[in-house]
Amino acid sequence: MSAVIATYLLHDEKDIRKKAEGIALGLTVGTWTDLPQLEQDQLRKHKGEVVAVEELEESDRTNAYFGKRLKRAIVKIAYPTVNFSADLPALLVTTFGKLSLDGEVRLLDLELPEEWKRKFPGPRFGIAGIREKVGVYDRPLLMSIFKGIVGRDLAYLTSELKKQALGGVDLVKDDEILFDSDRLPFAKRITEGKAALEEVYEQTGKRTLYAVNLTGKTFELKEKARRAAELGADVLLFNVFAYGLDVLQGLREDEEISVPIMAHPAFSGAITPSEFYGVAPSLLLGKLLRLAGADFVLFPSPYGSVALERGQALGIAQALTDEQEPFARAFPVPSAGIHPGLVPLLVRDFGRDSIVNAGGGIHGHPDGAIGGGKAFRAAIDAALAGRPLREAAKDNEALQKAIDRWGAIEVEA
Ligand SMILES: CSCCC(=O)C(=O)COP(=O)(O)O
Ligand SMILES: [Mg+2]
Repeated sequence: MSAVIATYLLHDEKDIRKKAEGIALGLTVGTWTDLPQLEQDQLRKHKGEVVAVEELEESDRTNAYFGKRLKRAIVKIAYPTVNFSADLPALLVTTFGKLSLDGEVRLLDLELPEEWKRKFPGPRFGIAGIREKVGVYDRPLLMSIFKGIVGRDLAYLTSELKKQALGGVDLVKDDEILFDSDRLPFAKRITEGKAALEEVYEQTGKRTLYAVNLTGKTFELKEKARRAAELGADVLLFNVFAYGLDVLQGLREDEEISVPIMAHPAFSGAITPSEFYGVAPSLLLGKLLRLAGADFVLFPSPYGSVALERGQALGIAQALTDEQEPFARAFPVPSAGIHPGLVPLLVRDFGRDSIVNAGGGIHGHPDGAIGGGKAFRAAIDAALAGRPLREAAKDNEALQKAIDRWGAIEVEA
């Protein structure tokens, strides 16, 4: 029987196996034992099955009314794929729809059958395709978040874009909070941004891509993204959790939108952080975003200003790059509060196939965005060579200035 296996963490004061059986039944055939034999036989292939219950140590927490310590268990339930259509809304509603509202239940993972995975697109370009576009194959990429642009105009956009590119970054992305305005219209950001970056390319021979924020009402997005593709947009930034995973998949699958998609984690913090509820980050920001077609995924790094626990951040990166999956690998982009002094930690944890991404750490450099980019590039080279940053800074003024401002954390060779 083809089935999706969902893994949950359950907390309950009652018998957890019984609760799991109730979930398996309630989210599939609804009832079972009281039906006549004929109906039972008919329903058998649709019934969810509890396939594992691993009891954990009881929680220190107690039930608010009865004062009993809560039991905890990891539970696996198999849901027959015959019950639902091959799309993300059906998958989520079956495995964690009503259940997400039903007490202390956290969805940790979804294992899909191989033939079912093939019904999803995965990234169109992935790490290999993006590397070809920027012509960089041997190091983590460097991306700058375009800060200080809200309320400005196109002249400012193009001059600041050039500075970021001159610092040596591989990509510049809009901040997720940049929406279309009369002074910074979407189409003009693409065309004038592209022209500015072309000028830098002619001067330096270095390609920089610009990720423009695709925003607006859901049912207008496809047309807007098609227009962006026609205008030659390099990358589309997308606040996927404000819209839904299936909207991302719809953009990815549209043949007229053959543009890499960068998923921003805005709003995912409403779903992932609790120990008891919601969805594990490795599933939501890792496995599901890759399945739906994100080429890049931003998430909080373990080290910056919006830190995610290290194991969880590594879990996201693993899900995005796991070679066992039949999809192109997506770029992990650990972000928020990143400065050059953190690069050795990022390179140790996320490796070459990742993107170092910074806003304040680029623009807040004493020499501005050009100095910021240079400092990061020097830090990346040093980290890859296993050279301490403070030593590398002796040959690189921009890196020295960044370390003087923010410090540096070295890692053991
Ligand atoms: C929480 S991951 C997304 C980070 C982000 O959107 C951002 O703007 C980070 O900016 P910073 O100046 O902290 O690099
Ligand atoms: Mg941002």
